[in-house]
Amino acid sequence: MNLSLQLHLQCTPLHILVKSATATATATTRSWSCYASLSIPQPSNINVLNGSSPLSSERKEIRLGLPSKGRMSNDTLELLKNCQLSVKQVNPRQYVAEIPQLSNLEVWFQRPKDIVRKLLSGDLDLGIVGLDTLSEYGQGNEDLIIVHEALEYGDCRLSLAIPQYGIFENINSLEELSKMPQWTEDKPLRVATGFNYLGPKFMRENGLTHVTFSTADGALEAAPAMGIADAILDLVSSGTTLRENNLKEIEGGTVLESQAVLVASRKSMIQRTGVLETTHEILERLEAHLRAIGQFTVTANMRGSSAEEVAERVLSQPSLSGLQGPTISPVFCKRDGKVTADYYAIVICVPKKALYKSIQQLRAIGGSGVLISPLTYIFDEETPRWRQLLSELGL
Ligand SMILES: Nc1ncnc2c1ncn2[C@@H]1O[C@H](COP(=O)(O)OP(=O)(O)OP(=O)(O)O)[C@@H](O)[C@H]1O
Ligand SMILES: O=P(O)(O)OC[C@H]1O[C@H](OP(=O)(O)OP(=O)(O)O)[C@H](O)[C@@H]1O
Ligand SMILES: [Mg+2]
Repeated sequence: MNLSLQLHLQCTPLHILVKSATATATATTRSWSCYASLSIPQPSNINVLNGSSPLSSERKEIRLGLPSKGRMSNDTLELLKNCQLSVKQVNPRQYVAEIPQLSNLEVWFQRPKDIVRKLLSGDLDLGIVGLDTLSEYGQGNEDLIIVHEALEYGDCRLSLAIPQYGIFENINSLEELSKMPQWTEDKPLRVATGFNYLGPKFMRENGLTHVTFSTADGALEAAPAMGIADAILDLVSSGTTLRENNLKEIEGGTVLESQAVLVASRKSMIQRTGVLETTHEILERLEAHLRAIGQFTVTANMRGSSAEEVAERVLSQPSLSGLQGPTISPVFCKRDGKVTADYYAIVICVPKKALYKSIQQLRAIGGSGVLISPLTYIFDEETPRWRQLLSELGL
């Protein structure tokens, strides 16, 4: 059992964080692995809170929650590093760290579901988690605001899957599944899932009434073969785990598409000093980086009589218009004692996917000496997401 003791002011109760498996007798929470906060000493008056100690609102530091382990952890640190927001962690077993670029910010490493819970309880201000986790544990709470909805990693979908064999052999859609005569009040469709909020909600919204759910923390794909469930509702990425366990997805059975998102507490952004400014800076850096990684800078030389004439040739090609149009500068050389500009250097940004097409078009209009370099950031005047966030906050 993991115990961490926080002794507060004399008149306030002692707060103990305890893995909730040990607290199930008193807990009214649905969660089977949450950290609950118990107030003692009166054993007859034990409160299970889903979060914060009363002192947390007095803190001055801004707190960002990052996944402490699992598949999101490394990619999150890598993304921040690429945004020049490297996380400085003294050692991997320490759960607190800092981002020297952002003053007054503490990074706390937590399990993704605990990041969502702690945002809700006010113990964290910002966090990075998968949309699936946010939706499951946030349960549509209005305090949670998605600041950036597409951090471009952790891609997966939450899907219903059924066996490829037996009575399911010819079932390929949610509609067909729901119409199977096998499911009755006495013998409902048994679904194994770790998504105990989203699962029932999805089934209700799709009119499946004769359904029961069982839960497990992992390896759900084994449940149908073990005879524990008829179907599973779990995350799918490559589809390999489903295939290897003779399961299949069905049409209409996708609950949500997920990737990593930046989420913030509305209350924190409005009430806590500096949270909104820090959110702005993180958002700007993320957006500028993510916009840049899809693009290359292309430089080429081109013979021409004037910058305008070269510009006309460049703009005649569909893949060469750049972000706002080409930058064209004269390349000066000395001929017969006179400085002239027969050549022009053009600089454009090109989507990575369109690189080869762009080079072909450059050659077709007389481009030579083509140089390709990666882009680090593209900062626009103002990010649309920032404007959207301010309007969401009523600012
Ligand atoms: N197969 C996958 N491919 C891509 N992303 C995934 C995949 N599975 C999960 N994810 C994303 O990564 C997040 C973290 O998943 P991870 O497996 O690390 O932790 P977990 O399963 O939620 O927790 P646990 O430590 O209990 O296994 C998920 O919430 C989801 O957003
Ligand atoms: O479609 P795929 O690429 O095969 O990925 C899907 C699997 O990945 C996740 O499990 P994870 O590896 O996180 O193991 P877990 O069950 O212990 O969480 C998810 O729960 C699926 O089982
Ligand atoms: Mg997992």
